[in-house]
Amino acid sequence: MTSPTIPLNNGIAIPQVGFGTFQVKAEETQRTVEDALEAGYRHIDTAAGYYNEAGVGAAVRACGLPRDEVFVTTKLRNGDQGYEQALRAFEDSRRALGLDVVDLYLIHWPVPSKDLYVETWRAFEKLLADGAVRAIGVSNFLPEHLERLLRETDVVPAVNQVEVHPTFQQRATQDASTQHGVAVEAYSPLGQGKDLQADAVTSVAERLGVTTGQVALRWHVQAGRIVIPKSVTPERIRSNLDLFSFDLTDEDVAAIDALDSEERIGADPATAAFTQMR
Ligand SMILES: NC(=O)C1=CN([C@@H]2O[C@H](COP(=O)(O)OP(=O)(O)OC[C@H]3O[C@@H](n4cnc5c(N)ncnc54)[C@H](OP(=O)(O)O)[C@@H]3O)[C@@H](O)[C@H]2O)C=CC1
Ligand SMILES: O=C[C@H](O)[C@@H](O)[C@@H](O)[C@H](O)C(=O)O
Repeated sequence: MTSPTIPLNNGIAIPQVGFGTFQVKAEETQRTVEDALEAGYRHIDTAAGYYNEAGVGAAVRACGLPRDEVFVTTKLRNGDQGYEQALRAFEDSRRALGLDVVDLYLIHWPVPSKDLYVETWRAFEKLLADGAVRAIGVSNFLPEHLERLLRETDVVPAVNQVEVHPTFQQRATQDASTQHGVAVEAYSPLGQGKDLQADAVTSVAERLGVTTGQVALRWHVQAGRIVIPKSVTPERIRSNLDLFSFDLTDEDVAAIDALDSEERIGADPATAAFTQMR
């Protein structure tokens, strides 16, 4: 089982279902990512701030797959924003991963109070021009952050990786992204497991004979979003990728859409302090 790819705005193909590694312990990362690659994932999401890039890179290098068959994303830590600092931090990530080229590099949070994300983006544009990364994007960008970047810089982000799950759908942020050709990548796509008990999810899972996780992830996939579920449980790792042999009906989708309570799990990007994700 592998995931279909979707084209980003610069033509690079990204597997729609990727594997998340936030809170995967450094010493467990290589094995967990090897399990994910073995199960068929071809897209791994990490970040400098997860302190597990070394394990991700080791798994990608050891798995025996050609390098161009695995899509690797990492992210710039908040404390490394600024032009020169971002370029240095990128080299640290590249070294930790042990990979020559990173497929997608993201600004992890806008941190508007520091006002460095435009300058940081200029460094990202250089990395792209130099061929060190195949695509650049942002994460946790609200419409105002995205719109400022679009006004003041040259390269349109390929991706905006934001919190989206049944109880927190961020429709304004999704719309602002897609309207400008920026792909929406849903993080915490299962609501960290908390959204899976809702009747709208359990009833569909029962009817289709699939897991509640598969229902939530299929809801994202049918809406065209990229998803990066995380699990350290082998059976969940496998089933979270097995999303392409069943469909939700329009009624199923409408019932899950109706679960939006606009309550975040993570920090609010408008106010997240600079100390977040040091
Ligand atoms: N850019 C950003 O700021 C952020 C990015 N991310 C990225 O998104 C990824 C995913 O988000 P994350 O916050 O980890 O949350 P997820 O929504 O992916 O949920 C992960 C949790 O759900 C459990 N789980 C996984 N699959 C199932 C299933 N099928 N049924 C029931 N429970 C399940 C996991 O448990 P177990 O592991 O024990 O199986 C884990 O506790 C991250 O790993 C990271 O890569 C996340 C947060 C912020
Ligand atoms: O990617 C992961 C997220 O950004 C997460 O690391 C942060 O929201 C963190 O919990 C924080 O408090 O800063």
